[in-house]
Amino acid sequence: MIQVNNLKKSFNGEEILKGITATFEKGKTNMIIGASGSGKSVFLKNMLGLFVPDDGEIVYDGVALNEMEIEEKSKLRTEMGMLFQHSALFDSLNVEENIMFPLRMFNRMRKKERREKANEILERVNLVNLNKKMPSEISGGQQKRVALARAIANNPRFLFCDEPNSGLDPKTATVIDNLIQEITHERNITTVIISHDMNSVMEIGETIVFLKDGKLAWKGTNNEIFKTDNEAVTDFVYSSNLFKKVRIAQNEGF
Ligand SMILES: Nc1ncnc2c1ncn2[C@@H]1O[C@H](COP(=O)(O)OP(=O)(O)OP(=O)(O)O)[C@@H](O)[C@H]1O
Repeated sequence: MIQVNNLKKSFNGEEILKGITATFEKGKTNMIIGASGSGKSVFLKNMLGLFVPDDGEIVYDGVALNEMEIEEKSKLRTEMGMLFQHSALFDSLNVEENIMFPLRMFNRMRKKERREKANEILERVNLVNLNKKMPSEISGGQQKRVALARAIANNPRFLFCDEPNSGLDPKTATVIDNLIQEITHERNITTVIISHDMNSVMEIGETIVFLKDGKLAWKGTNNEIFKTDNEAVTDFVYSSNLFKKVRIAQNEGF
């Protein structure tokens, strides 16, 4: 679980995060949503330890970051997996080597063991027989699976995903969402996902925080988001024409 208390972050005198308090639960897919520029990435980067908060605290499974010794912080870094928006695979390494890379960084495994482990994880993300392919030789959806496999290679306690669906067709996007959720449940990971995609929110938004102008404007679940009257949330949700039509149809009793 990650507990964030009154998190503040400014750049050049401009306050971007204005005191956010939120909980991201263990074994769940926790989503951060909000309009462009609302502070989602800055929030995520604070949790990843890439930015140092100006105020407030981030507590990982009961231990606050600012109270950790250097060794504890280093250990925590090895327990975080990251799935980037554009997969960010190493172009010059094949699929298997991409997954062996974090295994080499943080483990003392022999090469043969790393290769075996990489192939086990590839099997888990339903990618077999592609291990010797280069990233440029596989589809966007397959690249995302490799990136997910790499992100979970070291059995992270925390998994961070920045728009995991961007660039994918809706069907492939749903497959990736479901895979992230299944792995989150079976490995009891605290997963935090930034998304713009309302389909993903509906599919896997077990907890949702909605940011507006650097503040937490609403929190709830995917069952609650379509029922709320919070204007900021409804503006965001129904900015999609499809959802607007669904709401009109519901109001008209269809
Ligand atoms: N390193 C930085 N230095 C200065 N300003 C920054 C930095 N990173 C982000 N910002 C500013 O913080 C604000 C919030 O940016 P952020 O990237 O968190 O938004 P976002 O909600 O993730 O948007 P998007 O959905 O478009 O990715 C923006 O005004 C941005 O310019």
